[in-house]
Amino acid sequence: MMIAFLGPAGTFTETAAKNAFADLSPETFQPMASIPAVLEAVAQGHVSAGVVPMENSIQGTVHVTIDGLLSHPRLEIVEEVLLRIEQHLMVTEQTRTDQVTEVWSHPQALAQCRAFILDRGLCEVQFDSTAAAAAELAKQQRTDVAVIGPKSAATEHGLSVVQSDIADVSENWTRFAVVRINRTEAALPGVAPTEKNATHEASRFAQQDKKTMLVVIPYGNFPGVLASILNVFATLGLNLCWIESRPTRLRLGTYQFFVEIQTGTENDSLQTAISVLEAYGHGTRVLGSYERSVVSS
Ligand SMILES: O=C(O)C(=O)C[C@]1(C(=O)O)C=C[C@@H](O)C=C1
Repeated sequence: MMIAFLGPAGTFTETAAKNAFADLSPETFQPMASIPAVLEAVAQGHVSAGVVPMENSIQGTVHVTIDGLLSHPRLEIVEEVLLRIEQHLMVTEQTRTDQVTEVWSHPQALAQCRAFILDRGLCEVQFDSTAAAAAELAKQQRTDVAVIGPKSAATEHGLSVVQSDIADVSENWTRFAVVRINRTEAALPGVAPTEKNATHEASRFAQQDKKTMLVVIPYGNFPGVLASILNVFATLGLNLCWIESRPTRLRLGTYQFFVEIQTGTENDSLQTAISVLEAYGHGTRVLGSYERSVVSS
């Protein structure tokens, strides 16, 4: 059994994956070069599950993840994992920070530290992950470049942390999705995420209720179409915790909606909502149903 994650070693996603599967040995975890590569490895059955970032509290949705889920009809989300994100500035041993003119990282990490970057007039270069940027800097040994990312990326790639807590907002959280092939399609052996134990990071969150992620592809583009969809949930007393619109990619100005509902798929009201939406002619797809994790105060 293998668990794919956005690599290389040292990413935030690696930490999230190891929190979700706390009982598995280190060699179980397989770094992949990009988020689409993680999803592809799961969809092809090359690994039992994958872990990908989904949403950040400062920067919002990781679009490459949710778009990727749409293009893999066999995948579903089986767990969400919350991780506190601490961004650090790291350089090679021989770098003086006043020499730095460029900063490298994943686009989400760069965006989370935008005020810090603008303040110093640094040029941004995007990488597939924070640790990919760290690995490249370690290889090139440039003294005009710094990387933004987790302390684990510095440790893994031999860089020195010169500044910590550099995100625009210090209360910075990312939620990750554990994805696997739809349970009804695959009988994969023993890949259920481990129970959270008292010692690991995720134990800081109380598990409450369930959530279901649904994609609604509206039938037509008429005045009030979104309102009519939302009204179905409101009428049935279903609480929405997240909504995101993404282009259908068919025609400019047409959208599909990701809706996260605070209940499980076994809830009759949710089943009714899906039936009503379909009766109206809207397309629906359940992207997963999982326990809701909440940030503890
Ligand atoms: O690059 C990493 O270290 C990642 O795990 C990716 C990622 C993301 O895509 O959001 C994960 C958490 C942080 O929000 C920043 C980057």
